[in-house]
Amino acid sequence: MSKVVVMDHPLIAHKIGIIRKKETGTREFRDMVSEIGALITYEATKDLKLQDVEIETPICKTTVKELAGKKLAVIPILRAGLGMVEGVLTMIPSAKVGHIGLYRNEETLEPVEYYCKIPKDCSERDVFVVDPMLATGGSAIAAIQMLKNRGVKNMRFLCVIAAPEGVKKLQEAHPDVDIYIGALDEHLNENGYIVPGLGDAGDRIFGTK
Ligand SMILES: O=P(O)(O)OC[C@H]1O[C@H](OP(=O)(O)OP(=O)(O)O)[C@H](O)[C@@H]1O
Ligand SMILES: O=c1cc[nH]c(=O)[nH]1
Ligand SMILES: [Mg+2]
Repeated sequence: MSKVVVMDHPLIAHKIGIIRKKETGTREFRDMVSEIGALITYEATKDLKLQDVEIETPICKTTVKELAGKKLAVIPILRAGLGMVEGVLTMIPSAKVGHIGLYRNEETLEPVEYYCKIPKDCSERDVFVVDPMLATGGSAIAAIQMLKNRGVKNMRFLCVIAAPEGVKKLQEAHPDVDIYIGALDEHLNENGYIVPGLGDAGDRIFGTK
């Protein structure tokens, strides 16, 4: 079964508090989502493998650590996942970036695919799939399946807010994908929105409502 890591950090808690407020405007919301994306990435990269490398400082020869392989990619689920990309890239600037387009049908809550473009060598990379919201889990499950169908093997899923229902469904569907969560909320309401949540993440990032 996959690992579920819920963040336990004052900076993340503070910033999530800001984006939950209904009066927080687009600019601040977008900045916060990006910063939270960076902080979750910091936590989600704690177990990356290192290797020893011989180097010379201006003083002497020594051994330093560097990331083994360094092959990472970040793949946001459009639209809202785009809000986390800049933050992820501040932590891992050399990561390649793919995109998956999915939206939830508002009546059925089923994900609808409309785009997929990923780096060619994703099957050799550790892939970070990002989306601020994990609600029913339908979008994350579909996105990860799209990537598996294209040969991607090593994935982790990063989100800002998750509902227990979505975490359970995602774990059942993809037990090989670890999940990193900014805050684990109470439940979903009758419209499939996370409670207390923050409303529609995409609309709040892009100012479309
Ligand atoms: O877990 P689920 O029930 O699938 O819900 C979560 C999805 O819903 C939101 O996207 P939305 O459909 O609003 O698309 P958008 O990002 O384009 O606004 C969110 O960004 C997730 O992708
Ligand atoms: O609460 C929710 C659920 C799905 N998508 C969102 O943007 N917010
Ligand atoms: Mg949306």
